[in-house]
Amino acid sequence: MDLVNSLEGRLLFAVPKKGRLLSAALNLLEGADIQFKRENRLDIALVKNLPIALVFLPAADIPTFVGEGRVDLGITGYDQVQEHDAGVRALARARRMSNEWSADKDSDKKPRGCDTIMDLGFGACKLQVQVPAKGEYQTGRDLVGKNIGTSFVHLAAEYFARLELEQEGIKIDSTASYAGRKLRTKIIELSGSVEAACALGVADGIVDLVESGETMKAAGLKAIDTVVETSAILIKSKAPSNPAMVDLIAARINGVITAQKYVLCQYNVPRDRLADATKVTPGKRAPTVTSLEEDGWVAVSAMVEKKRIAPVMDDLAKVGATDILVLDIHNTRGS
Ligand SMILES: Nc1ncnc2c1ncn2[C@@H]1O[C@H](COP(=O)(O)OP(=O)(O)OP(=O)(O)O)[C@@H](O)[C@H]1O
Ligand SMILES: O=P(O)(O)OC[C@H]1O[C@H](OP(=O)(O)OP(=O)(O)O)[C@H](O)[C@@H]1O
Repeated sequence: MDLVNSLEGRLLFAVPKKGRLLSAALNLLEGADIQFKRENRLDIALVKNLPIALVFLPAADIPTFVGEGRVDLGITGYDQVQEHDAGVRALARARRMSNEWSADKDSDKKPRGCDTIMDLGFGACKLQVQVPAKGEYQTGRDLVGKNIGTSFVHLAAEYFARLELEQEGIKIDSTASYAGRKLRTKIIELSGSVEAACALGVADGIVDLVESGETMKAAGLKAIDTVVETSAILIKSKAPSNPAMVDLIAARINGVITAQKYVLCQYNVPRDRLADATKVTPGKRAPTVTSLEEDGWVAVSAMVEKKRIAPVMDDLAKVGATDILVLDIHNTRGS
């Protein structure tokens, strides 16, 4: 099959090809009924039931492909988008400094960058500054002028540029002004296993992702500051090839996420306690109330956030609700 030619007319959707975001991203695609078969070792898969092609890329590269408008939609970490944007700021500054760039000369007039459509509710972690737990460093400022190991070189550089400027008594509000500055702090680019850098004497501190904190603890490190809080997001290019298809995919994915986040709570309650009960379960928009065959009673159903369901059931019982049922929601639309 001539794969490249069969991409014609298809919306391109980038998905992480490996790593922490892969399985949750694939679950989302399944929930959104995006059907595909990925051939062994091929990073492009045609979707069978929609005019879409999936492109499997490293999470770190997805903001570049989407930002340059080569791919219409993408799933990646917010941290990766921030790192990409910081890289673009640094490059712009370097070009301004060397006078080799002017907006007119270099721009192909295409809008650049990506827009966030929605948070996907998985892949939550923090990009943190970490130092040896038993060492002398207590704050980010203590690391100014030292060696820092990281895969997030541009975000780390902006973080230390801000601290260096503050130490010099210069306070600047815009991140663009930190980007691409010459630093006293040495940022060492590492592509993985960053936590090993301190123990092996490559770095005095690191900037890396922390979720449970297990990796950090095992490496004898502690966090002293947070650079970015992140989770997986759905992004789109500034000028997608098929905006209606982008909206359709976004609506389907939103339906799956909402279904994962909420349960449906149903119960019976005496009509004179209805006001108290619906205060407990106001629903997403409003609860559905139907009358029961038995006089003086109504049945209520309302969506409730999964994480709140146990106390909600306790409170419903307290206001006199009975036959309280909790049902999983398989999918939703328009919510
Ligand atoms: N421990 C974690 N918990 C939750 N999300 C994470 C975690 N580590 C990474 N992520 C998210 O997943 C994204 C991809 O990280 P991951 O380490 O899986 O990348 P990768 O593509 O396998 O790259 P690498 O080869 O550098 O490990 C990160 O940018 C972040 O948004
Ligand atoms: O706080 P924790 O739950 O321990 O997770 C944090 C670790 O997860 C990520 O790495 P990953 O395991 O994906 O491998 P990598 O080091 O090769 O990127 C991240 O870079 C940390 O090392």
